[in-house]
Amino acid sequence: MNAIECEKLSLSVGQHTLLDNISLHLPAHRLSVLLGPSGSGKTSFLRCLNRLHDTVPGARVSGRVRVRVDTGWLDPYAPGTDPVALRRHVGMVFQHPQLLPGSIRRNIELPLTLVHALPRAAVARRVETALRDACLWDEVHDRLDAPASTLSGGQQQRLCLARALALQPQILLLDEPTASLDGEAGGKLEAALIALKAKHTLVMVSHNPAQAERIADHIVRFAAGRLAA
Ligand SMILES: Nc1ncnc2c1ncn2[C@@H]1O[C@H](COP(=O)(O)OP(=O)(O)OP(=O)(O)O)[C@@H](O)[C@H]1O
Repeated sequence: MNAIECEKLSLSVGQHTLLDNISLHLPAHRLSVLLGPSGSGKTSFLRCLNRLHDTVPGARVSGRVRVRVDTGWLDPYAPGTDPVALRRHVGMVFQHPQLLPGSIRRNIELPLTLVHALPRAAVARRVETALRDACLWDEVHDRLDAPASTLSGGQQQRLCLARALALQPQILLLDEPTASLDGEAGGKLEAALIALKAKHTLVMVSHNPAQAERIADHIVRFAAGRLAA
């Protein structure tokens, strides 16, 4: 079963073509890794899936995209699609950890309480589940009210993963999430991602062919804004 289907997807910004005629299907509950040289369009492709180009002046997306969410197929670019609702189904973890001010707990609770009106006990359960799924619970459960900025880089990246997971997205996009981590921290994040396939479809950008070989179920190669032959 597929979770993402693109037909002839192209992206331009002003006169520049960033993606040219991308047609691909990505399987549900698998880890797909997008590989390719710098500037080949991996991040641009990822950002098309949850409409992060909406605020880029001059950006134009054409072709067909659909993502499978809990209610069925959703066209991110259909006139009736609310991008905020889309991003609840299609979450994202960026290359560098982007923490919210405040505690570890608050980093997960804040987006959750903005999106869902959940009772306190349910919020606490979601925080714990998200931290467990991000393989961070054991390291932080006794200091949830400590500033998130006191975490190591690898822990901060797993906190960002937990924050995305707390919203229970069906699809999770990851833009080089291990790029700034050392081997041990990167390994912990990779372990978390592999376990997450049971609950989510994962699409990850990587620069690292060895990493792709190690963890990917499916590899998509980009070259100069196109799929590599
Ligand atoms: N807003 C923009 N306007 C014009 N060109 C852009 C814009 N954003 C990205 N680009 C260009 O599009 C091309 C693809 O960029 P993209 O970030 O998708 O590549 P990438 O494969 O993810 O690269 P990297 O591995 O270095 O992150 C690059 O040449 C980049 O300079």
